[in-house]
Amino acid sequence: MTEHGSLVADKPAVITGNLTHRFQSPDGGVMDILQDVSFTVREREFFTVVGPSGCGKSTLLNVASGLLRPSSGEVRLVKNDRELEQQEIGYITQDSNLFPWLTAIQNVMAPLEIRGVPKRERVERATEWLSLVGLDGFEDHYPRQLSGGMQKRCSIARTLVYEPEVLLMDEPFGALDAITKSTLQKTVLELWEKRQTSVVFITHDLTEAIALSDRVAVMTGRPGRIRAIVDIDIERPRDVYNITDLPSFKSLRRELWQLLETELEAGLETGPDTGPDTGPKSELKSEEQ
Ligand SMILES: Nc1ncnc2c1ncn2[C@@H]1O[C@H](COP(=O)(O)OP(=O)(O)OP(=O)(O)O)[C@@H](O)[C@H]1O
Repeated sequence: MTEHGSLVADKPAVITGNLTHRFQSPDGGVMDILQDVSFTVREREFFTVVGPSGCGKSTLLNVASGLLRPSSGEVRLVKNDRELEQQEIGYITQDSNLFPWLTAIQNVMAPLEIRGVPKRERVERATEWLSLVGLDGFEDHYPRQLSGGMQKRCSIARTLVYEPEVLLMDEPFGALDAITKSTLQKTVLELWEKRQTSVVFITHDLTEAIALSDRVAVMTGRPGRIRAIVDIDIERPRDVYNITDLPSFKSLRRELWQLLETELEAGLETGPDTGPDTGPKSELKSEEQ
């Protein structure tokens, strides 16, 4: 364990090397989205990526998850030098993507069924995970009978139930209200502290980035490159509800915001605001006050 209570190991878990990705633009030309992106996420590290809207953060996770092949460069997800199989990677996207025709417990059991886990164990593990995310008593509810925050909890349980070696999360709490968001941040942090999966997390919310992460990478505007990687030297376990009171939080937020601000001033659009005091614009406002 490090002096800050982190369990980050020195072994690599996600390696990106000169990763470049291009999309075809509507006029038939080519748009450079990611350019020479290189970083290494260590085993059991909580690594967050922030950057202006449209800089390629989701594209980065789509490439990392294997959904997209990069135009050039590499992304490798490994454990002890072994390439991970697709089923060892967890990917939580902005939408909950639950199967509407399945109940909460059936949704959580689905990935176990695909992996051939026997029925009895499926039920046990799904029940345990629904309980861990605070959904006891909602096992037989369909997604439409759950609130947005509960659907998100269910989708987190559905991914964590198969204990992925690497967890990719793309703005999982973006659309939620501030209270639900803080509660879920606490849940995810507690689960991560127990299981210590390697995480790559995308957010527009600098407070969330600092509260959760070991390191935060700041991307430039499109084409997205890594502008800087900032160490978040705040002791763990962390109190997500009161983290903004720490003097170190304030200086880290200022440092991250200054890095981002230059990109936004370069004429790039900011990300969608996700509520008061969450998005880059509101972070700027709070710095000015
Ligand atoms: N399948 C696609 N085909 C063509 N262009 C795409 C495709 N997917 C994404 N893009 C473009 O790539 C750019 C980066 O998109 P991406 O969703 O990765 O950005 P982002 O940083 O996650 O944005 P945001 O923060 O707003 O969610 C955008 O200009 C988008 O229009």
